[in-house]
Amino acid sequence: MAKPKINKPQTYTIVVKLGSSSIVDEITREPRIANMSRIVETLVKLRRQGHRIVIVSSGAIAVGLKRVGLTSKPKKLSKVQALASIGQGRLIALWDDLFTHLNQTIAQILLTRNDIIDWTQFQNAKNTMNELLDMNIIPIVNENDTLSVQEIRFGDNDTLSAITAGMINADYLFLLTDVECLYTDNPRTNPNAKPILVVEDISSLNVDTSSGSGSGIGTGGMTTKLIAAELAMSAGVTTIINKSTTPENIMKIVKHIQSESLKSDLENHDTPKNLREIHQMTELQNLKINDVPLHTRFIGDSQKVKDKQFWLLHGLKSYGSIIIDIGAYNALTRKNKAGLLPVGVIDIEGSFHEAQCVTLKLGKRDKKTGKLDMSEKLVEVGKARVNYTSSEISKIKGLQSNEIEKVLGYADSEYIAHRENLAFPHH
Ligand SMILES: N[C@@H](CCC(=O)OP(=O)(O)O)C(=O)O
Repeated sequence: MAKPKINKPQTYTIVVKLGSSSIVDEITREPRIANMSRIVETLVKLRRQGHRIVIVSSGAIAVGLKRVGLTSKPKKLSKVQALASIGQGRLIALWDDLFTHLNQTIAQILLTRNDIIDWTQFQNAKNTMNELLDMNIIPIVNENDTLSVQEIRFGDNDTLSAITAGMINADYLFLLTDVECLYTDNPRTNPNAKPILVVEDISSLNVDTSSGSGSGIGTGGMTTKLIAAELAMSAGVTTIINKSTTPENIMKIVKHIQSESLKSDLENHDTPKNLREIHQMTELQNLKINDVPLHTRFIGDSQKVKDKQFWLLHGLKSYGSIIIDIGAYNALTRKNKAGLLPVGVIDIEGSFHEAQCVTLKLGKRDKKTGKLDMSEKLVEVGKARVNYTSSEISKIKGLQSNEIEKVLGYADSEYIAHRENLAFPHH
């Protein structure tokens, strides 16, 4: 007799971000060992169920502060970097101790933007993380604060966690913090503040970002969480805000999201505002009936950007801007997209080298002069990696490609940026 087919439960790639205040007590600066232990227990359980788990852990600077007996973060960058190098070792030792009790191997990955500046390097980082996950190891990521000066900083671990989640095509990113979810207003001061449970378009949000506004020891707050959520959503990663003191919620929330009952009309971007409000209420009832903890869920885009485009948009730092006209914008964003030609460039901002990344802005030409119409607002539309320097582009802007050689004395490419090196978040 044929064996009955048993459906294996679905497994996911889950990135869990923990801020400094989840790891270090804000007053005593001692490690929050009980809290970390509960996180460890939960994540090991999830790992054993077959999920692939990555932690993005802050806390190096906070742990370093305690170690040398300082009470507040110094202003001098080199001092902060020194503290991070003291603290990071102890932080990872702490995680390793706790995970070792449950026989779980971890790995440390310290990143700066410099490490992913090159497409091959970005792919290398992704491959390494995937290799570790295939070996059932939990990678623990942090910014390499000791080496990261302003130019190569991610800046906050909310952003780093979103970039990590996008890089490894994670299913879920949990931003664990000091509030259970987003509210329409500060619930501590406004009793009418309502929880925001499902978000499909961050630009339509009207929230008080002071709830969960960052601790005295970290760098992020609710604003950086929203930026990170938007970034992760563009890569198709569903992002969840929840409390770090209840890590057990992760499993309940993942199960809930997967439940059929949640197939909502909200995922349709045209849903009118009043329907969205009704949906928030229905969702609230849903959570109560199913005994699911409150949380805010940002739905990952079903039309996620491709890996290379994600890297261009979020992995690279922008060194200036190129202002393009509407004709160029349409050509660059159509289905069979073109490369950026000098003729579509109205102007540039800043100074940058060849192969650096710049922001693309949409501007308007003055009808008479053909120059930039300064009365029109510029709109950021995408990013590009350029084939020419800013001074070269300022000489060839508005020209036909066959005129490049006459003006510059050489023509390395007919394009300012090749189509492969262009990315638009909404196309
Ligand atoms: N990388 C730094 C933390 C940076 C950061 O974003 O902190 P937090 O706002 O607590 O997540 C550290 O390990 O101290």
